[in-house]
Amino acid sequence: MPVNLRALAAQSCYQVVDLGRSLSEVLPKAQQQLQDNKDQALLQELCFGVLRHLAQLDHVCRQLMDKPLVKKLRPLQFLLYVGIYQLHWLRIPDHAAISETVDGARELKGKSMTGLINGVLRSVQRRPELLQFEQQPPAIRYSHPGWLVQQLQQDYPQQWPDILLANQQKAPLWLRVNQQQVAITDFTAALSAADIGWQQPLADLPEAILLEQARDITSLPGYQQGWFAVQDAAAQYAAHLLEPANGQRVLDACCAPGGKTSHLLELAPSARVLALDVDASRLERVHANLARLQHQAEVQAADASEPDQWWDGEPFDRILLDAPCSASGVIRRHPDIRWLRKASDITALAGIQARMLQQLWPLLKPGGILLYATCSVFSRENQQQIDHFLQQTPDTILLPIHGTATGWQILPGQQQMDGFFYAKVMKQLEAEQTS
Ligand SMILES: C[S@@+](CC[C@H](N)C(=O)[O-])C[C@H]1O[C@@H](n2cnc3c(N)ncnc32)[C@H](O)[C@@H]1O
Repeated sequence: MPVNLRALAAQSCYQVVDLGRSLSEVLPKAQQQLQDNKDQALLQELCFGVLRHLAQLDHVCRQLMDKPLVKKLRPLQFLLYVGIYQLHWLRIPDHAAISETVDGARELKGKSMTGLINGVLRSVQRRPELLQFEQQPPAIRYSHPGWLVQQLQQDYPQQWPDILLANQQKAPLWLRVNQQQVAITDFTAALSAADIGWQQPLADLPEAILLEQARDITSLPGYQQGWFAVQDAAAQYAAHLLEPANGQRVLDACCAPGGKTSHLLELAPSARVLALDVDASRLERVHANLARLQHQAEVQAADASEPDQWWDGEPFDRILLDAPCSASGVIRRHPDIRWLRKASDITALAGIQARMLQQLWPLLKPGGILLYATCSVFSRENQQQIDHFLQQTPDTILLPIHGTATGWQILPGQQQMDGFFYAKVMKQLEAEQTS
């Protein structure tokens, strides 16, 4: 029996929003039910689109229905969102979008709802004014939960609308050239020869290549040979800021899936890297990435905040703490994050991050550098976290990044990058401590 793509999209979004599953877990399973690559891509487009515009889609439905569908009918509410998303944001002809969506209702055991769904979609088609959001409150206008809007307003009194708008854009595909395997110019020449448009927009990060169009990365030149990794440019600053050198002992405390571990080894191939992650299942991807990119590191499943359980007593020259965080800087890449996170998560995460900083600091050599990184935009996980750590810890020196005397906050969309935060902290030499 052919699978109805709209019904699959509705089920997937329902599982994310109502059941709290992550889209990166739900979507691949749903895609497996479709044979055709184009159908798989359309399913992704529908899921991303509905999650990105959920508050707006809900606002449209509220104007046309007395109350939302509940209980067993919940997936059909998401089917309505899928239908409206297609009508307003995609170039699928209206008649096809409506008939496919109504057919999807039968698959979701909603045969008795086909009339309602047809009626709502036809009203949307006839009344484009229902989809005007400019006069709505920010939570609807930018389609984010209210708590997240408020947090951004508090942290960024000027820039919050730009951040919310950037979160609504599609994220570009950035690559990092593995210069241990190929010269940057040879890689870009191979891209051009394959008629793949690319740019190299960041002067201080020449290995960061921006593709003009997203595509299947396994079909790009040199994938099997490990010529490149997929990594947003904001994340590519980490390894440079840490300044690893050959022979140094480097700790990558939260390494999975290994994006920054491999970059560290591209800059310092004979650094002795210990890469930890508490989630053993995520380490499979670390091993696979290191193998494809042809790097070597010691990889271990361990809790970074419990060094007693894994540290052998030899101090580290460099520590990268790419801490677990709200991921509020990568919402454009993962539109489900905004609905999965809750305000209370930020307090819990800030506590975990503070403990990790505190536990890992004694493992750093005097004169060594710890780089604290998050893909968050919230000050409580970033600048406030670091300010608190510096106040509490006497032997710290905050090193400037790009001339700033504080941490470095990259906002989403800035130079086409994800939102990221870095703080670079050096441990004082013993002589400095006693003087
Ligand atoms: C932001 S991701 C790391 C991304 C990675 N550095 C990269 O560049 O590919 C955070 C990671 O921290 C891990 N993590 C969470 N708590 C941890 C802990 N207590 N000890 C070690 N790893 C932890 C998570 O499993 C997750 O893989």
